[in-house]
Amino acid sequence: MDIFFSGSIRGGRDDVDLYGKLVDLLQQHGTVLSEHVGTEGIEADQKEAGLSDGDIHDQDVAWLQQAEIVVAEVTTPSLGVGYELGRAVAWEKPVLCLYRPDAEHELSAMVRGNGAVEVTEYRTPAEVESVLDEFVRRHR
Ligand SMILES: O=c1[nH]c(=O)n([C@H]2C[C@H](O)[C@@H](COP(=O)(O)O)O2)cc1CO
Repeated sequence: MDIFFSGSIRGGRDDVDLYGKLVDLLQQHGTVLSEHVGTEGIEADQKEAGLSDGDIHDQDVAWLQQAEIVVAEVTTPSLGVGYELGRAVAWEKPVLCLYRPDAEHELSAMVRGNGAVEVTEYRTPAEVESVLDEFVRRHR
């Protein structure tokens, strides 16, 4: 199963270690096309590889279109994540958003209020394991 994982990059990298753990969990279920979201130093790597913002956008949207399911960590607000969610919903992909309610930012109504998006609140990656199992099973 092809999975797109979405998480903040230019919106702020405070949660990158957590993204890495979520990517590891998702890799038990299939191929995470956007695994770089959970890797430290990707911006420097992309710069070194000479990728323009246009290249990043086009590759990202291609992976998003290819994915069978989309899982997003939405605690750190990110324009790119919001954009990916909007496109995933428009393509009628199953979308699961993971949100930590103790965070500084309240989750956008455009996500929580979207009937086409499932939102799960959690505190630790361990709590998410069974949620991911169940989400994948339903959409396999
Ligand atoms: O360098 C990048 N590579 C990349 O894949 N993205 C995609 C994947 C992430 O889910 C999302 C993050 O958006 P933002 O950078 O606005 O926080 O956009 C975003 C950037 C930078 O905007």
